[in-house]
Amino acid sequence: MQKEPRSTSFQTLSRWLSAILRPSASSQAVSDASRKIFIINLFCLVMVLFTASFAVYGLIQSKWEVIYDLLPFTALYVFIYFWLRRTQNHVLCGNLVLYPLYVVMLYLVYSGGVHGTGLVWIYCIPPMTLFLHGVKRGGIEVALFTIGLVVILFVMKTPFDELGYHPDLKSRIVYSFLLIACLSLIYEYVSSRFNHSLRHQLSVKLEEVAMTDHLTGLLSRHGLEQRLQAEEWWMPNVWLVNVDCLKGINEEFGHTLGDEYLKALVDSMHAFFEGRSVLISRWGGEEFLIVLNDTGDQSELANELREMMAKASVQVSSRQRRTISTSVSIGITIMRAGEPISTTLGRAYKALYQAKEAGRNRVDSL
Ligand SMILES: Nc1nc2c(ncn2[C@@H]2O[C@H](COP(=O)(O)OP(=O)(O)OP(=O)(O)O)[C@@H](O)[C@H]2O)c(=O)[nH]1
Repeated sequence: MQKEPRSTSFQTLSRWLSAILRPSASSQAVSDASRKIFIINLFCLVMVLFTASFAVYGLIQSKWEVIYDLLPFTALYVFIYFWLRRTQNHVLCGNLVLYPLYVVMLYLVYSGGVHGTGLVWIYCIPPMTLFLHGVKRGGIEVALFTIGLVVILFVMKTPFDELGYHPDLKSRIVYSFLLIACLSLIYEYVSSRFNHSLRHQLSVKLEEVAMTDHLTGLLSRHGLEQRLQAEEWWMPNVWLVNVDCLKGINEEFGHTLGDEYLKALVDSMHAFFEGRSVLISRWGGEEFLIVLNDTGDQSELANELREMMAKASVQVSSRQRRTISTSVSIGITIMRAGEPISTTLGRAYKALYQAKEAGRNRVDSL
């Protein structure tokens, strides 16, 4: 019995962090909401560790005002974390993270914080705001915060002024804050554009995959339905082509050769309809649905297709001269004006069953 590989402590840590930070234990989805939830959780975790360790420091140093100032924030971030886990409401929790933060940061600028060092914390505002509120709303909030910063530093008389720093410090603080804000704005803009185009490409690719049958490259059932809805088809001919006795071929030569034979049949259909306005789809395993932009009885044309498809073959192996070949049965009908596809299909199936019952390798119409 093979032993399970032991996970390293790094893997254990990353699993633990991912369980803490992801929107929910089972969620693997990558969406804008899950990204925001991840960022809020990460921020709360960092802030809890940060404020709690400063509070412990305050306790050791008997600085009670530090403890009183910081513990409410520790409690707030713990609350936001659990509230978000419970409700997944990232909009409310994002606001709960940001708005108290703006107030605290502006107060630190006003008061100077501990020995005038309070200002150094304001740089977390631009990235947090832009990550959580996006380029437009986040940009406006950062601009308003900057105005508040400028007013406090240059218009108001504050305790910070009494600390005796060089007057140039204030303008440098504003410049450096603006620099961080611009860099965060550029980063958020580029990454949101990139995510948007990635999501668009992915949805186009997924739609393409859903529209196409991967074995034959024909339209899938979904693809045909989409095309019929999107395009104007006036009373088209609808042909249901079913391969006769494919089961026997699979049993005798295997599924791989059965697949090759299906592809050979598709090639012969493409060759037959070249230059015509037609939709060819793989409706089921050994069943093709053809929608032909021709009105009126097309039994003769369908018979020509049947004869051509009967000539399609694949060689069993390069050594053996044997080839695989069988025939097809076709049920044909016309889609009447305003009729749902299901009604047309019902008639096409009836016609096909008639052809099968009458001995296969034939065309029947209804
Ligand atoms: N190789 C291959 N076989 C397929 C595929 N899809 C369906 N089939 C086979 O098509 C066969 C259909 O069997 P049946 O419904 O009994 O029909 P049949 O043997 O073609 O005979 P009739 O339709 O009655 O003439 C089954 O053996 C399926 O496995 C496919 O993608 N590849």
